[in-house]
Amino acid sequence: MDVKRIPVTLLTGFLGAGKTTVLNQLFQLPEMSKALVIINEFGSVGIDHDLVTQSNENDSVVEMANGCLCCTIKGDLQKTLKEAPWRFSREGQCWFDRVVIETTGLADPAPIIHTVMADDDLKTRYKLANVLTLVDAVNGAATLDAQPEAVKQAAVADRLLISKTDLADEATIKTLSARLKRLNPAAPLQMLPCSDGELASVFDNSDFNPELKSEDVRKWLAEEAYGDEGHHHHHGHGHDHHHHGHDHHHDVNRHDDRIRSVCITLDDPIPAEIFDSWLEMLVTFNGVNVLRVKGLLNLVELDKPLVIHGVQHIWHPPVTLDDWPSDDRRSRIVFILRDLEERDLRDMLAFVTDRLESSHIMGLEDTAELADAPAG
Ligand SMILES: Nc1nc2c(ncn2[C@@H]2O[C@H](COP(=O)(O)OP(=O)(O)OP(=O)(O)O)[C@@H](O)[C@H]2O)c(=O)[nH]1
Repeated sequence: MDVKRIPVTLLTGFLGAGKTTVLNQLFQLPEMSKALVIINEFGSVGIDHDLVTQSNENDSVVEMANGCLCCTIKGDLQKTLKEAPWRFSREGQCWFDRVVIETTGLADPAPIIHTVMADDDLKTRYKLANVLTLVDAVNGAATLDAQPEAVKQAAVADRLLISKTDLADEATIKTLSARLKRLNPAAPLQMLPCSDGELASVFDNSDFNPELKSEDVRKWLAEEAYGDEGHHHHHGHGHDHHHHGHDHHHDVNRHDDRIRSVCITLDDPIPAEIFDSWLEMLVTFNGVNVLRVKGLLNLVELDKPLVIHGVQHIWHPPVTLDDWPSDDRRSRIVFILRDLEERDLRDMLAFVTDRLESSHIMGLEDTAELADAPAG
């Protein structure tokens, strides 16, 4: 019977840990040639879809935006998986033999695991094969201290992938590895970056088995089952439980409501100087509240799109793409922020734009003085 069940891999890890990067590498493997990939983004406008470079058919990536699979759109995941064999069929046939779900960085994995394993319809068609969790070598320790969802992500993993080992020193990697071993002794550790061959081993596990997990993990999963029976359950780490929009009345928002996603779309190309000053101002005044920035930029100075990534205090080198992923040539920048709103970002952008434009009109070059900037 298992032969007919489609294996589902859950790819999780905190914001910016490298999930999309690993997904792009996984696409190079033969095991992924017939994989349906479901990407979940926290905000209403996602750009991951555009950043996934697929080696297989273009319609193999499904985007689920504007909510988190673990809470507000948990019901949508059930629906998507149930309908997938015919909704994404090719010539009337279900073509995929594997599903990979990339969660948002803020996702609590327990309800997603429970959804795949416990729903009567889903469990006859799919089986949860494995959970892969990325932990960023640079930010990992601080993230585990501050974010309970990151601890859960690491604890449920069948395999832990430590990313960005090229950016961290040996002692940091060793300490983080030891911490992860304590949190999840059974999960093998894989250092990233690694070769395609080494990465292929992530598909070795073929059956997620809660019985082999720690007592905490079994408890979290049991809480999900209890919650499904209509009982109230509390997660006890500041997650806010309020009912969301009418479409999702059955689901709840589990996230700290101080954290939000803001997407700024700019219709016209932006001068690099303005963009840089804007980000510099945001980071100078509000750095600790900027959890993640990712953007596809249309800069005045470049005739190609530029991808930027900020992960907490780390700015990864920007990458120029050969071409725009779609006809949409607007700059789109997604921010995951704590205690900041779209208005704050727009105020800062207006401020730096005014400031730089007037200094150019006056022929001044020195624009560094931002001391009287609006507080974010
Ligand atoms: N140097 C280095 N950079 C990496 C590595 N893995 C990912 N990155 C960079 O980290 C940044 C974020 O990577 P993503 O793959 O977008 O991370 P993500 O987990 O998908 O991000 P979210 O979906 O926003 O949570 C990008 O600039 C990547 O190039 C790594 O192993 N080494």
